[in-house]
Amino acid sequence: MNDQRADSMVIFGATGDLAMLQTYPALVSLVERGVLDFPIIGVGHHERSREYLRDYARKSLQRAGIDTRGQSAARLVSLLDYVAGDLDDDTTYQAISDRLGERRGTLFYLEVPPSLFGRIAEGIASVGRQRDSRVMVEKPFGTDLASARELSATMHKVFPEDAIFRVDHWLALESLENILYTRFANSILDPLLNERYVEHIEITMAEDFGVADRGAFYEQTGAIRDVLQNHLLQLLVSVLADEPRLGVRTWRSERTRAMQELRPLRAHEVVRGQYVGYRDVDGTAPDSTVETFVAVRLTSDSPRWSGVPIDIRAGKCMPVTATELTIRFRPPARDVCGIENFGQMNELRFRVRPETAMTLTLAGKRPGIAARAQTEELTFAQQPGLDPRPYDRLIGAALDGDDFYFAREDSVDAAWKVVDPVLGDAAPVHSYQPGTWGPGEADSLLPDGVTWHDPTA
Ligand SMILES: NC(=O)C1=CN([C@@H]2O[C@H](COP(=O)(O)OP(=O)(O)OC[C@H]3O[C@@H](n4cnc5c(N)ncnc54)[C@H](OP(=O)(O)O)[C@@H]3O)[C@@H](O)[C@H]2O)C=CC1
Ligand SMILES: O=C1O[C@H](COP(=O)(O)O)[C@@H](O)[C@H](O)[C@H]1O
Repeated sequence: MNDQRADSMVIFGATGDLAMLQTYPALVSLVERGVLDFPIIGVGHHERSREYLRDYARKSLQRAGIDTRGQSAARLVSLLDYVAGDLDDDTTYQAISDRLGERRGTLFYLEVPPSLFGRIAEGIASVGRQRDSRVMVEKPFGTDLASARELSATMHKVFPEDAIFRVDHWLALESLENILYTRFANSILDPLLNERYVEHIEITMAEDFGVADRGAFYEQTGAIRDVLQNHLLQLLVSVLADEPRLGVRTWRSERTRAMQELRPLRAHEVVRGQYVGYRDVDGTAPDSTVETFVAVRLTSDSPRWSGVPIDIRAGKCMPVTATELTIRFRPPARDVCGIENFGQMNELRFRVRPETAMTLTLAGKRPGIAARAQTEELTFAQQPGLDPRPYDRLIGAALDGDDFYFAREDSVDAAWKVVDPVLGDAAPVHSYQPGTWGPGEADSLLPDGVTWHDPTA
C-alpha cells in the first residue's frame, strides 16, 4: 500500500443507518477542511437514483444540525453518485469499477452487514481495483476468535495488512487521546502507573438506553462482543500499555502488547445480566440468554501490572450514560497523618463518555485545629461539544493512509483471545431491572471492601 491520499471513495452501505448517523456529517467536515474533493460512489442493494442518495445525505446532515444550503454541504452532495446492486454479484463490482473510470487509489468503506466483508474484498479484486486502494472495515471484525482469523485471511488474499483499516470508533475519541497525553505529557503520573502504586483498576460503561430497534443485531451480539471485546479492552490498554519509546507512531504496538498480556477470561470471572424487557424487543428470542450487561475480572501477565485486579462492567438500561476508567492508588506505606479511616483516597479518573475529563483525587489537611484530612479533586475538563467527532478523524485518516486510529490485526486477535472462552452461555445470565446498575452478582468480582465507581457521582 502506498501512503498517497486517496483520489476516490466507494461507500458500501451508503443507504444504511450508520451512514445516516455518522458518515455524511463526517464527510462534510472533510470537504470543509479542504481534504475531500473527489467523487464518492455510494452503493446500496435497492434500485434507486443518484438523487435518492443525495436526498438521503441531505437528511443525514439536517439530522446532525448541518445547514444543507452551506457551501461545503452543497459540494459534498454534488460529489455523490449511486450504484445499486447485490454485493454477492460480480456485476455490481464491474459497475462500480466502470464508474471509477481512470481513478486509482480508492478508499473502499465497508459499512454493511459483516457477513459481506470477505465477499466485498473478493469482488474488488475481481475487477482489479485492489491495487493502490485501501479498505476501511466497520466493526464487528468477526464474531469470535476463529471467525476473525478467517476473515483476516480472506481479506489478506486481496489486501495487505497496511491497506486494511479496521474501525473501532473509540480509538478516535478525544478522550482516548487525552489518556495518551496525560500519561506522557506529564512526568509525574506515568511513573506511578504500576503494581507498586496501583491497587485496583476499574471501568464502568453505563448506557441509560436499551437496544432500541437493534434487537436482531443485538441478539447475535450481546455486550461482550458489542463493547467489551473492542471499545473497553482498547480503552483499558491505553492505560496498561508501556510508553511508546520509539515515538507516538509505535503506540499501536505497545497497546497490542498490553492486549496480548491480558489473560483469557474464565467463566467464574464473568457475570452476565439481561434487563427485564429485553425479550420483548423486536428481533429477540422469547427465551433469549443474550447479555445486555457484563462484568469481568481481568488479569494482566505484564510484570508492570502483576497482581493488580482489573474490573470492567458495561450495561444497557443503567441509571446514566457515562464511561469512566478509575485507577485507585494504594494508601501510603506509613500512615503518618492518620488517614486510615478515610478509606481509599488517591484516584486518577478518566472520563471517556459523554465528555472528556480527567480527575486526580488528592488528600490535604482539613482547615482547622483538628488534625484531619480531606480529599480534593483536581479536574481537567473539556467543554462538552468541543470533542471532534470520531468519524471525522477516522475517514480523514483512512483517506490519508494513516493507520493511527485503527485496530491492527494482532490487537483484534488478542482481544478475541481474551473474551473467546466466555462467549455464549459460558456464564449464567441474571436479570436486572432497567434503571439499576445491573445484577448484584457483579459485586462479587470486586476485591474485598471495594465498590463499583458510580460515574454520576
Ligand atoms: N448503525 C450503527 O450505529 C452502527 C453500525 N455499525 C456497523 O456498520 C455496518 C452497517 O450497519 P448499519 O448501517 O446499521 O446497517 P443497515 O442495515 O442500516 O444498512 C445496511 C446497508 O448495507 C446495504 N446492503 C445490505 N446487504 C446488501 C447486499 N447484499 N448488497 C448490497 N448492499 C447491501 C444496504 O442497502 P439497502 O439500503 O439498499 O438495503 C444498506 O445500505 C455493520 O457492520 C454494523 O455492525 C457499527 C457501529 C454502529
Ligand atoms: O459500537 C457501539 O458503541 C456504542 C457506544 O459508543 P458511543 O460512541 O455511542 O458511546 C454502543 O451503544 C453500541 O451498542 C455499540 O454497537
